[in-house]
Amino acid sequence: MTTTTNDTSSTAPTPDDTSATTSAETVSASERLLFGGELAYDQGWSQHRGTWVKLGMWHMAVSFPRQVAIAVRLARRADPRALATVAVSEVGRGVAQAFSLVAVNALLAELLASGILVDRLRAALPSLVFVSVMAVVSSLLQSASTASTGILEPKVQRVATERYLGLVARVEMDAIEDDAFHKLMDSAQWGADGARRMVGYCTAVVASAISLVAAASVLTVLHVALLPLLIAMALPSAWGSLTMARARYESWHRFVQHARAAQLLSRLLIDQQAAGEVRVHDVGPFLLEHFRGMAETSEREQTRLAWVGARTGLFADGARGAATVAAYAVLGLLLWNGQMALAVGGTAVLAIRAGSASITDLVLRVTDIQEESLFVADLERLCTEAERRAIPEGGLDVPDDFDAIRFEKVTFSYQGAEEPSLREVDLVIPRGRTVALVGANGSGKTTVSKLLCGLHMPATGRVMWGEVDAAEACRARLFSRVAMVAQNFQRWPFTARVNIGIGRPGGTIDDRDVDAAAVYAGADDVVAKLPRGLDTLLARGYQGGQEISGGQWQKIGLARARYRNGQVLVVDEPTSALDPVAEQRVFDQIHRLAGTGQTTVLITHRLHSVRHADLIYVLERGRVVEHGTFEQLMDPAHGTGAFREAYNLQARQFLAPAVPGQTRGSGRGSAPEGTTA
Ligand SMILES: Nc1ncnc2c1ncn2[C@@H]1O[C@H](COP(=O)(O)OP(=O)(O)OP(=O)(O)O)[C@@H](O)[C@H]1O
Repeated sequence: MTTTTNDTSSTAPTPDDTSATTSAETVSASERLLFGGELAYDQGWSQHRGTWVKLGMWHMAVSFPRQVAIAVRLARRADPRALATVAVSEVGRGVAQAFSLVAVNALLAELLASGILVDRLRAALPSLVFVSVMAVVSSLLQSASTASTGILEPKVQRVATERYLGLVARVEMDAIEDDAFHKLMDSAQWGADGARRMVGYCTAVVASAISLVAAASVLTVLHVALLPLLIAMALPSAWGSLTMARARYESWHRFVQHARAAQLLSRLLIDQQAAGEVRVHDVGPFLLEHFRGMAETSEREQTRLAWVGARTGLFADGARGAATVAAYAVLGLLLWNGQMALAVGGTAVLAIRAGSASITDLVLRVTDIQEESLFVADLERLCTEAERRAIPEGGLDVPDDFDAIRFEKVTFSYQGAEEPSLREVDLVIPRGRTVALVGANGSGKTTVSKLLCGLHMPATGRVMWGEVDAAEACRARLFSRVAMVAQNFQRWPFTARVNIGIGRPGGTIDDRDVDAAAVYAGADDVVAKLPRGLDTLLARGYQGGQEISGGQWQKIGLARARYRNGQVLVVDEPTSALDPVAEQRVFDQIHRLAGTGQTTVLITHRLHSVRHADLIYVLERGRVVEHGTFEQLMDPAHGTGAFREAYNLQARQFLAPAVPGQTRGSGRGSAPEGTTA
């Protein structure tokens, strides 16, 4: 498929040239076609992408303690006992290893001493027993450490995940609608995983560091020249691991958008909602081609990384091999010159081998921690950002007996939007009345309802609940006053009971209230037809799960808002998917509620249904252009006529003559035109 205006061979990319990439080599032709360019965030933290990658030796040394502290803090919060067991076991294991090396030295000295073999064996026996005991102790401690680390890791992941999810659930809507914040959320999900792995790596680092200290101490005692050689052997591995960690992280951040886009495509291919169009319009092959195009771009990046890894590894191994040869040459020279006894030489070989294994392990694990810590740092950054952008706690109480909610010269723009969505809006919603908001698509009706609910705050102007400015009110109190059925209200993949009862999620769900709310919204019929009534799972793809129609969902959504029993009911397009009978019933219910003191804000395009509203506001491009009762707005002497014209237009559609090509009375039973005798 191509995007052409009048020629199918235009310059728009086709699936065949999806392998083409931009100079940045990250944007595939598919990405350009489908998303208009790199599916990237261009705000906030992504501007500082370059500064995120600070994996240098110095930065590593400086930041390492802080990173370990993060892991330890999380582990302590998750399970302090398991953490203590790991710490004690690893320190014990290192000490056992050091004693073991010293005992090996004594053992070799006894075995290589002059004298009768039996006597030498007898003299060496205590050292042999000691080395064996140390080996057993070391194994036991390792088992304890492995078990505790296994217990600790999932708990750390849970604690980290819970922390960020809890914080994110409390951020302002502005943050949720901010792409940069989304990117941070994407990265942070890896952070929880990283925190889990960091625990294991930290354990390994402690173990390697202690056995390295043991080996280095023994080597220093044996001969002072051996220690620098050990360090020289370690440096190439350190450089190699560091280089690769940095390359992997940079690549990850460059491709995270691309991966998201590819995931989006693969999800669309199996998405239930898209399934019909995927088949009838034959969209499947189109999506698949572009999925392949994007996946191939990622594969090229993986290949590039694999080659960088191979080259780096080869170079590091070569340098390390040269250092090893030098170390053993120096050792040989010392033995040759008689500056070192043979037994000492044997211990030195063991110590060098143990030391270099520890160093390799240490370097690998430290770079692993560095790499993970970059993701954990993303998580920390998200938590900090989520705390900064959290909905403030506390504030003025919202009075029960407010006389009206007033918008006073409210102007509001969405994050990143060039134009305000509301401009100097003045409106009054008297308590206990029904107020309708009408207007063309995009005129700002939903935005008014969001500000009314306290989901957003005005840039200028005020939303007053009685005498209390919403900006100074306790937001939790404000939310508790409102029940809403948003246009795209949530269809929770839970049972019917929970889908209604989640309107008041604080306590246990009261079945009598659920039933009453269902009757109010006409959802009782929907529930009655479900195979397990309120216990039916409203989610396809799960055992016993049931799918219901859009209109049936709308009734469930209304029942939920009714169950919430908020002082102010906000309904945004409550009947768009309902059949005429159900629609009439919903509006009747809403109007009946007005008599019970319920304040209702009704957003709808069905203008005949606002006849009974106490007040109608007509919005146009973010401004209130007129307001009044239905009679006032229909009166040619009143207002701008915007409502009257729209109303008459809708009314005419019902009364309009048959569409061209049809004849009046050509319904069932009447003969088609031209077939009459
Ligand atoms: N989350 C958002 N981020 C940026 N702009 C938005 C967002 N939501 C709405 N807008 C913009 O704000 C303006 C008002 O949108 P709003 O949804 O309030 O209109 P509406 O009158 O409810 O439209 P409709 O009848 O189609 O539901 C539109 O120009 C829309 O594009």
